[in-house]
Amino acid sequence: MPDAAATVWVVDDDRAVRFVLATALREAGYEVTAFEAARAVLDALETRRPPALLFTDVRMPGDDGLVLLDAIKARHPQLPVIVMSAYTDIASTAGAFRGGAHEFLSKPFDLDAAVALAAQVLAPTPGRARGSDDGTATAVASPPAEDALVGDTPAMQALFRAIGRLAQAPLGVLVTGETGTGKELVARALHRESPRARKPFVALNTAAIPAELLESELFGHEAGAFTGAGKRHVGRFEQADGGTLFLDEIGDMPLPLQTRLLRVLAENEFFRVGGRELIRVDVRVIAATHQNLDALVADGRFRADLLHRLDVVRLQLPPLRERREDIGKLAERFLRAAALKFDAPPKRLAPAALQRLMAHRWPGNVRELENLCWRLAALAPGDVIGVADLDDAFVPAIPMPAGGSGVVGSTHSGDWEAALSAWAARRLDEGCTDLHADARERFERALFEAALAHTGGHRSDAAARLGLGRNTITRRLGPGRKPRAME
Ligand SMILES: Nc1ncnc2c1ncn2[C@@H]1O[C@H](COP(=O)(O)OP(=O)(O)OP(=O)(O)O)[C@@H](O)[C@H]1O
Repeated sequence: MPDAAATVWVVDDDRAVRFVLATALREAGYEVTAFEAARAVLDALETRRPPALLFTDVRMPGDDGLVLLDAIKARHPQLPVIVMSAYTDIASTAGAFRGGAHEFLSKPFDLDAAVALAAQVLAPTPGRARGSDDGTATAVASPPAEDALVGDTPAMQALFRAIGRLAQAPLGVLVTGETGTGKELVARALHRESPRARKPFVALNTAAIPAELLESELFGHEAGAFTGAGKRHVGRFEQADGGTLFLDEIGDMPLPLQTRLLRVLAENEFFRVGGRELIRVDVRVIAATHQNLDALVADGRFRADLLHRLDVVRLQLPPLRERREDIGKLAERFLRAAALKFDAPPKRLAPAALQRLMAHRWPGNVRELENLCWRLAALAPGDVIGVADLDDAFVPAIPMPAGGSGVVGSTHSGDWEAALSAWAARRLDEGCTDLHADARERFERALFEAALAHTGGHRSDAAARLGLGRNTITRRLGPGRKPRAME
C-alpha cells in the first residue's frame, strides 16, 4: 500500500486514457488528479504542492508534454515525470529522456505495468532505478545489452551485488584493476543503476590529456583565460552536473590538480579557469586506476587525503586469468556482437579452441579477448572456430611495463622482451616447469646464431663479437656445430 501522501497527477487530452489510468492508480491507493492540458498543470503548480509523480502525454493541444516536462524540470527538478506516447521513435524517447523524463511508456500500455512503474518510482527498490522488472514491453529504457557486465564467477557475482548496493549510495567509489578488466563498464553500471541515471555520465581519461590542459578540461575556462582559449569552455564537472563523472587513470593526475580536485569534491563548487562566477555542481565522482595508489601515496606522488575521499569504497576487478570460467560466455557475447555488426551468423568456438583460450594468460584482459573475437569473426573462414584459427588470430598482447598501460592487440617490432614475456606467460600457463633452462637455451642459441651468421660461421670472431671466450660457444653448441641458419 503506497504512502498516504503519494499524490500522482495524470495529464492527457484523451479523456479515456485519463480516466482508466487515474482509476487504476486510485485503486492502487494513490491520490490522483487528472488534467487535460499542460497549461492547467502549470497553473496548479502555482498554487498547490507538486505531486510525487506525474504522468504526461506528449501530443496535446496547446503546450505539448515535452514543453510541460521542461517547465516542470525547471521548477521541480526532482519531480519524476513519466512520459506516455504512441510515438516510440528514437527522437521522441530521446527527447523525453533529454528533458529529464524518468521513464517512457509506449501507448497503448498495460495498466498494471503503469501502476507497477508508479510503485517503483515512489518506493524505489535498492539496486534498481529504472525500467519495470516484469519484462513488459512498454518501458523502453532498459540498458543496451552490450553495456551489461558478463560474469558468472563468484568474484563477478560479488562485484555485481556490490554495484547494486553502491549505486544507490552517494559514496565515493574507487574502481581498481588491470587494464581492460572492465573498470569503465563498472562505473557506467553504477551510474545507470543510480538515481542519477537520467543525468549525464561523463568519462575523462586523466592520462590521455596533457597536464597543462587537464585543469580546463575538468573545470572549464572563460574566453581568453589563456592563449588559445578562444571561447568559453564548459568543463567535464559542469557537463556531469546531476550525474556521474568517471575519472579514469586517476593515478596520473598531477599533484597541483589533485589539490584542486580535493577542494572541489569537498565544496561542490569551483571557478572556471579565468572565471569569476562560482559554479555549483552536484556530481558523483567515480575514479579508477590500474596503479597501486597506496604505493603512489607512499612515494609522495598521490595525496593521501584525496585517496581517502575517492576511496570510500573500493571495487577490485579481478583479472581475466583469475576468472577463466567467464571466458566462454564473454567470447560468445563478443562473437555475437561482431556477427550482428557484420550482418552474418555468429561463429562458435570448438571445444578445443575454448580450452586454448582458457589456457591463455590474457595480459590485456577482457579487452584483449574482445579484440581477438572481433578478429576471429572477421577472419576465421568457417562457422566453427578451431585451434588453427586462433593461431592465425592471436596477435601476442604486449604485457604492461610496470605502472604503464598495456598495448593490446598490436606488436611492437623489436620489442623482444615483451614477446619473450608473453611467450613465458603462455608456457607457464601451459604448465611448463623448466622454463628458465628452456628460455636460456633459446636465448643463447639466438645470440650465437646471429653472431655466427654475422661472421660467416667463424666461431672465434663470433665469440669475440659477443664478448665471450671461444670455448663458451663450443660448450654450448658442441664441436664444429654450425648455426641452424647455415645448415
Ligand atoms: N565483465 C564484462 N562483460 C562484458 N564486457 C566487458 C566486461 N569487462 C570488460 N568488458 C569489455 O571490455 C572492454 C574494456 O573494458 P573497460 O574499458 O571497461 O576496461 P578498463 O578496465 O576501464 O580499461 P582501461 O584500464 O584500459 O581503461 C570494453 O569494450 C568492455 O565493454
